[in-house]
Amino acid sequence: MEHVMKRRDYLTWEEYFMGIALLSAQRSKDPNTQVGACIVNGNNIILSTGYNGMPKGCSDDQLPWEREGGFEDTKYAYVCHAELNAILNSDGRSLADSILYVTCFPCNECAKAIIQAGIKKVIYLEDKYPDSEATKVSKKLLAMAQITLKKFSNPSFFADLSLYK
Ligand SMILES: Nc1ccn([C@H]2C[C@H](O)[C@@H](COP(=O)(O)O)O2)c(=O)n1
Ligand SMILES: [Zn+2]
Repeated sequence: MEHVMKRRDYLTWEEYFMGIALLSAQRSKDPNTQVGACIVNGNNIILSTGYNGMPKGCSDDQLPWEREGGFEDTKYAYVCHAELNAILNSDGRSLADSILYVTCFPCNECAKAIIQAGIKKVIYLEDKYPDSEATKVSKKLLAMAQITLKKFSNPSFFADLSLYK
């Protein structure tokens, strides 16, 4: 009798969790950049997810989505980043030694929250604004806190699935 072999082309853990981060990003109403995050423990159990959006109870129809103008008239004054939302959505679960999967490199404000939450590794899909002050400061902080950074190894995997450009 012929032996049935197991599937070989199943998702790796990294593809699976980055896929969940990408799917979470699709909840974002930001017209320009949708970011998703997924936090996982050492046993590959999902602790939390998040995406960028306006704070709870603050109407995303009334707040601005502009990128330019006076600070008060832009989204930057109001929007909660995907990573911060994922940390805040963890509902009391410890994030100590966890891994953050995120579709965009974290900013300096999220880096502070990542460090304080005890996250030990960040796997990111894209470093969209490498020359921004926020990214430079973030890299400095994450290095000081000895947080491991890893660029997702196979972004074309998601491009082929039309989940990522
Ligand atoms: N790591 C990041 C970086 C950015 N975001 C959010 C903040 C904004 O909603 C959007 C960026 O907008 P853009 O300046 O590209 O028009 O993405 C985040 O959640 N996490
Ligand atoms: Zn941020």
